[in-house]
Amino acid sequence: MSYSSKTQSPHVALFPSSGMGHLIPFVRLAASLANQKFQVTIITGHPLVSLAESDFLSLFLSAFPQVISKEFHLLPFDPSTDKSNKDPFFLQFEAIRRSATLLSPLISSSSPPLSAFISDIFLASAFFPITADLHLPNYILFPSCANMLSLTAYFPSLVDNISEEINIPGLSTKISKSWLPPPLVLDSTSPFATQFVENGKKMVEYNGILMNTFDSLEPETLEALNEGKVVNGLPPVIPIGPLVPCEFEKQVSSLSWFDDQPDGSVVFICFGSRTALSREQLRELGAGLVKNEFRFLWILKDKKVDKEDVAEVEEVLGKGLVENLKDKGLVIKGWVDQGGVLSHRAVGGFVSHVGWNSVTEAMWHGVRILAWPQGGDQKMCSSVVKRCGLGMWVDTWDWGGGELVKGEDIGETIKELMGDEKLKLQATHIKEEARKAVASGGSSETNLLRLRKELERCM
Ligand SMILES: O=c1ccn([C@@H]2O[C@H](COP(=O)(O)OP(=O)(O)O[C@H]3O[C@H](CO)[C@@H](O)[C@H](O)[C@H]3O)[C@@H](O)[C@H]2O)c(=O)[nH]1
Repeated sequence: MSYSSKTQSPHVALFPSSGMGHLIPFVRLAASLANQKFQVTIITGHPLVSLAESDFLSLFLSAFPQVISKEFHLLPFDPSTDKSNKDPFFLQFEAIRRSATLLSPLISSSSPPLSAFISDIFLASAFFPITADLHLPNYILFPSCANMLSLTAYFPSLVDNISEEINIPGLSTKISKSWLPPPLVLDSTSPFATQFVENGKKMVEYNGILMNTFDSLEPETLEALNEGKVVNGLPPVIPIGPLVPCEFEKQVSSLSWFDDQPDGSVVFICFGSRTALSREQLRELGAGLVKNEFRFLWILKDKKVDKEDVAEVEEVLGKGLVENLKDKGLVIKGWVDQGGVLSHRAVGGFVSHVGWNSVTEAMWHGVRILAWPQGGDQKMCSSVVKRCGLGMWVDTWDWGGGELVKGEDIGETIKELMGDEKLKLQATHIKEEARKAVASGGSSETNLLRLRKELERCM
């Protein structure tokens, strides 16, 4: 029996977990569905962790006043759940999961009644029993690459016996144990690892897994996932990406400095929304930039959560370094419109922590990447970046917080990136492929169309 009665258009609720890396793809999908005249509800865990999330959500809701926003008020924090993990974004996942029983009253009262529920992979095993009880068709929006999805699906069968080299069935590229998100390897009994396994197992019960990737980018992986080679019984894996930045995300940039730079001459350095390198590592990076001939725009992040990131650039980098950097580029603390920067003709390369949204945005604008993974899924994403030829990855560089990468090495590697014509050509090719995928008749657009039809049938 369908949960909702017949209404004029399907009503879909979307629930991201926490942090901009998760909110952004959910909002882009929500915007796309709202543009197709779907009723859309977006639910977020409150209080939100960062200012960037509240600002982004407000901008979205002003641009899409027809979207219903629901606040999911979290149960009080229980410090006994995880003493080891102090990451505020992880604690928020955990708090949302622990508050899952509050979901039923919040969504049962939806008007018109919901036709489907789309949630984040991190919430999957906690939410599924609740939304399934309401007879809702359930989808996951997986915010990372298909490579990471294959690991998530397969991991439950290898959790107690992780070898140095992992062979995921159906995939020709072997995965090194060192690419796995560190908490999975460090302690398989940690809440992070336990939830990772529970979510991975739960995926088979979902109606579909939506992906921010496209067919021609990860063809072998997507095929293996959809042919049941990775895990038998996995629901359809539906690539609908790249999820493209919306109009409301564009900020009128004050970076007029950019307009004075020659084409392709600037290196953009940004480590996403929630990664702060150690001060020692930041200073090494600065030293590398001083030695370099390239101009740069560097988004400096000193703390994980933006509200706490209050120290001045000079305090973080030291007076001498700031003086030496001054004539070579810009160091900015705070949020920039990354899509806008990557689209600027002056940008020739991107030093990135390889969060998946950053990768898809670099593809969208055809900018080559120097992959410098810092944690989580980022080595799995780096392997995709290297394989498709969008960028380079020095896989001997340690995770963030590990062995320091020397400024000299950083400078040399950036030089290599900016001089690599093959990468530049391939980045332009990937940009064309990405645009083809979402254009009329393209693979992702066709999948999205099919998904919309499927959701209409759910009414
Ligand atoms: O000043 C800034 C900083 C970031 N961004 C945007 O913020 C997003 C950042 O997302 P992402 O590049 O994926 O990095 P994280 O914020 O670190 O995302 C988390 O979530 C991703 C999706 O699951 C994972 O791939 C990452 O490893 C994980 O850290 C991107 O859309 C950026 O354009 C800006 O617009 N301006």
